Amino acid sequence: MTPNIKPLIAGNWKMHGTSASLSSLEAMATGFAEAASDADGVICVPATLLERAAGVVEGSSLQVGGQDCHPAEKGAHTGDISPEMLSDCGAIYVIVGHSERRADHGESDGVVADKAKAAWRAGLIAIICIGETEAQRKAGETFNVLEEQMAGSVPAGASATNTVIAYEPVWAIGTGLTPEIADIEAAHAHIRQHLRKQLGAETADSMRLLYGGSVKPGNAGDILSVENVDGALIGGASLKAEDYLGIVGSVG
Ligand SMILES: O=C(CO)COP(=O)(O)O
Repeated sequence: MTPNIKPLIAGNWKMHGTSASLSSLEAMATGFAEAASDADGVICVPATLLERAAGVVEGSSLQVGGQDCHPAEKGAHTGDISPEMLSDCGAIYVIVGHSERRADHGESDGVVADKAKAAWRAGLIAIICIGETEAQRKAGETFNVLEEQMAGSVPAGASATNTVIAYEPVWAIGTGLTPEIADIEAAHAHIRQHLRKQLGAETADSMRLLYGGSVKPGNAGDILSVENVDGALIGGASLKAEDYLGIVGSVG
């Protein structure tokens, strides 16, 4: 954690969830404030659930977000969703540049930067994801990859109020594997240091840096106590209220 930064515990439901899942969202909303009084929370649900999800969390301290957006406000882009549309449905945040989108949809850093700017245009907070693959880590390329991704996908104009950075080592996503605590600490320190150069110290020092990749109730306490880790981006464990609230409760 970083003193003076309010942690964010973000869930990413990915392509999971139908109407029936809204009952677990309701349990998360009900239990959130009791689990952690001094943290922000968001669940990034599938777009199909967003408007109803926003209704479910209304009046609680939990918020909802989208998982991706198109850079344009509107136009001939069949199947795509603009950040304005997400905002219209009640989203406060949107994830951009998740490694699954970078891999499955060939999203480059430039595309991710355009999506982040589009999110700001719509008044959304962009959660910009970065992270190395297993091969890159084994080749000792982790810091270079992170620097390149930050330079390319975190646009000028990023501030602590419009942007959150999520460090998600690709090899830790959905695998049950997590880096050593010392490695998380080193990566987050490196990210903070690079952002100081890129955005200025004042902005970088107040920006939330989340860790993502196999965060569970059992390891959240250790991960969230690492310096420069200001929250988590949670996949699988954000689907169940008990697990999500268990992680929220680990905020020190
Ligand atoms: O990709 C993730 C969140 O965006 C992490 O997923 P898991 O928590 O399932 O590893």
